[in-house]
Amino acid sequence: MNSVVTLRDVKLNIDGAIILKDISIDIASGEFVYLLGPTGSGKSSLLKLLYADQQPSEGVIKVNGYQVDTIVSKDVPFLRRSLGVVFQDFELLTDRSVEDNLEFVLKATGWKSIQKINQKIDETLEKVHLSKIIRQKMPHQLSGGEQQRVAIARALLNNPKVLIADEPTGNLDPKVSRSILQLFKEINNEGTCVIMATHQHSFLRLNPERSIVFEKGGIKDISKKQVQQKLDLNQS
Ligand SMILES: Nc1ncnc2c1ncn2[C@@H]1O[C@H](COP(=O)(O)OP(=O)(O)OP(=O)(O)O)[C@@H](O)[C@H]1O
Repeated sequence: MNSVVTLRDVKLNIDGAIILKDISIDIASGEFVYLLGPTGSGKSSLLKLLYADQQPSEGVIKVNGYQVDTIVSKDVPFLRRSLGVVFQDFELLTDRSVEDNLEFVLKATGWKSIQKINQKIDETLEKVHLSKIIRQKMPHQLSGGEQQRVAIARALLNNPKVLIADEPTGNLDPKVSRSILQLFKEINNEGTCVIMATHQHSFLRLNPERSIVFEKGGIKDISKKQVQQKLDLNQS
């Protein structure tokens, strides 16, 4: 398997509490994986381990060829450049236009040519189905769904192999949530691995995919085929 994410016997303890215990997972290039489980079960903590926002107490973590459990701080920006991360609350820079939000990331990651920057911004907005008109708008002038599309565009700017989404539809109504799920599906169909923590179990019916269920620090790994079989059983 061509893994983009590998965890081996990963443990995470915070202030004496066991958050994750003995987690081993392999995620292949181009896979779509849900992280499911109750509030506080460790989904966000696991995602933070992947983009080196949290260090494991024990175990090995490899992401896009980076050994994240021993990564040195100078390599963290390169790891993060190989990933896209999307959050529940969008985390756009509220005092800057859409264009400036996107340009900021491109410039910070070494893009110099204004022409190429402009072209990349247009191209990426098109990918997330936003019109060019939106470039000059401020985040507060956009709906929640539009803001999340801009956040997804920002995450896609450097063509990441892996897109991490932590409860990306948590602040959106059901209809908009479904359209955002559809967008993640399209991005995945283009070959990007998507790892999404969500509480929306209805997504499984709309887009059945492998599901890693978190419970009491451990996980249950349910393959896409098993997810489909379970859905078929519930229908019959
Ligand atoms: N920095 C921290 N300090 C102390 N405890 C923490 C910290 N980060 C996470 N925790 C604890 O770790 C546990 C797992 O939290 P986490 O946010 O990973 O869960 P989650 O499954 O993502 O929950 P939710 O679905 O509500 O987002 C919780 O009990 C939380 O309180």
